[in-house]
Amino acid sequence: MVQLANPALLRDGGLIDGAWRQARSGETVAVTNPADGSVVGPVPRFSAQEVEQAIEAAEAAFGPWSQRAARERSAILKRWFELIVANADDLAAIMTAEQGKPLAEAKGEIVYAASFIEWFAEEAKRVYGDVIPAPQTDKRLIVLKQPVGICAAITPWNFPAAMITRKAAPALAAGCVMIVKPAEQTPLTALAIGQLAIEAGLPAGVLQIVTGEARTIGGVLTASDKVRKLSFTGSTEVGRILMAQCAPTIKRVSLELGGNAPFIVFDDADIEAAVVGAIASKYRNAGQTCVCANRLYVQSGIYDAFARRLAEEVAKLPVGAGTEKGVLIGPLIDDDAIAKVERHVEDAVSKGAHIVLGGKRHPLGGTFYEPTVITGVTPDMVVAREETFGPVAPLFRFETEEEVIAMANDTEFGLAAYFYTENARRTWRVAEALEYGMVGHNTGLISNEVAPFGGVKQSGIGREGSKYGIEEYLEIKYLCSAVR
Ligand SMILES: NC(=O)c1ccc[n+]([C@@H]2O[C@H](COP(=O)([O-])OP(=O)(O)OC[C@H]3O[C@@H](n4cnc5c(N)ncnc54)[C@H](O)[C@@H]3O)[C@@H](O)[C@H]2O)c1
Ligand SMILES: O=C[C@H](O)CS(=O)(=O)O
Repeated sequence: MVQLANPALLRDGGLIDGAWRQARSGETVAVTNPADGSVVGPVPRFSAQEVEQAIEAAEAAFGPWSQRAARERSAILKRWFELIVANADDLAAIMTAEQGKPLAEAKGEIVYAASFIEWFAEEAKRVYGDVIPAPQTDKRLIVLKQPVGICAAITPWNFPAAMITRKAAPALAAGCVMIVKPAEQTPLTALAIGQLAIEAGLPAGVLQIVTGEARTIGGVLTASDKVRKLSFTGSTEVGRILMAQCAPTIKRVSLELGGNAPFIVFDDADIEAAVVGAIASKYRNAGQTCVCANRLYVQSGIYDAFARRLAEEVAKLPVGAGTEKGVLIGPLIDDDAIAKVERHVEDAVSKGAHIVLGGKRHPLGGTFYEPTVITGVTPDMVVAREETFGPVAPLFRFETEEEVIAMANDTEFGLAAYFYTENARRTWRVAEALEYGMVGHNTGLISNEVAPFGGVKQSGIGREGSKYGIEEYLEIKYLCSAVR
């Protein structure tokens, strides 16, 4: 049982039309702790009909919510932000219990998640249109921006708070209403954030959270012509499916999908800084991060030195349950996740790679995996093409800048990329040549609420956070008025 200062945050119901509800069928889904397999709590398995009821509640809530003054919406969002920050310890405890990440990381995510609400509480008051000089003297041309309407959000398990607020905050700020389907592995964090939204004064139906079977809920939300937008964060595979399901009703879609980030270290890099950046990017959330370094490309001149220093530092990363003090690497989310990591490492070794550190399940058992560094990795190995989503750093060797740019871009993904060099001219060449939505130079951590987060190619459509994030929830209306 999760020990909380505010027990009201641990919900066992879904949030529909401002009320905590159970499924009429009485069916529930158990949420388990990846560290030990224990049950954290049940959540409802809602039926298609109950999801339709949420859409009806959203329809009733949209008019009043969108017609409120932006400053009123802003004030409620600001209160929601303050309540999340005030309850950060409890929210982190719930997140660690259902997702497994170390408590310190969970609290960091709560603060990060709250920052999107604070940011869009302000952006709500700055949704500007345009006045366009008319080509005829008897016309006045105006551009209005209006909320899209009822929005659906489907979110992943790896960042159970931030992936929700990164959507709900701009949506509500713009005057939209939102129905959220959190990942089945991590719904409790979402429900706790929903409880604080109620306490902040969010009206019934503006934010709803439904739990249960993904295909059932997703099927209703994507098929409904009342739902005007879907914002999805998750795998590219599922993103394709949902995008296709939205096509018959021509929904707006925002897609934050899979990644395969290259992390490039040139001969002229600060090796110690590159090691720090590689660890920050690769091993955050036990490597279960969409923007984490998935392929490390190290130039020949420093390859051996970098590999040695990286292994020395990775060996210091404590592995254990997220509730244990000092732990930096928690369990992977489930058996499928650790099986994928094993498959990637075994494939690399079978094709000639060398395990410098780790390379097997941790003695703790369950879904704990040893922080791993492998060298001698080549482009024919699965780690070069698939998102490992685990604490494994595969090191590729390269000779020239042209060669490494070609290898880095040789993927269908285009989310995040990183490179380390102290050379100014090379910085601009490489930053402009990398085919990614986000690029880190001499840093492994790039995510925040003020910058546009998103990918190109098959890593997604649209941007979240920044001044761009609210545009995903606005429609442009052009008004042409004859004044004589
Ligand atoms: N680009 C980003 O910002 C970002 C952020 C986090 C995670 N991700 C990606 O997400 C993936 C890991 O998360 P995941 O395992 O939860 O991804 P996933 O695609 O398996 O699931 C994501 C969400 O989609 C739901 N879902 C799955 N199949 C569905 C269907 N047929 N209909 C409706 N909903 C469905 C799941 O229940 C979950 O809520 C990785 O690929 C990672 O790169 C991307
Ligand atoms: O997994 C992808 C998230 O977007 C991670 S973060 O935004 O970089 O924290």
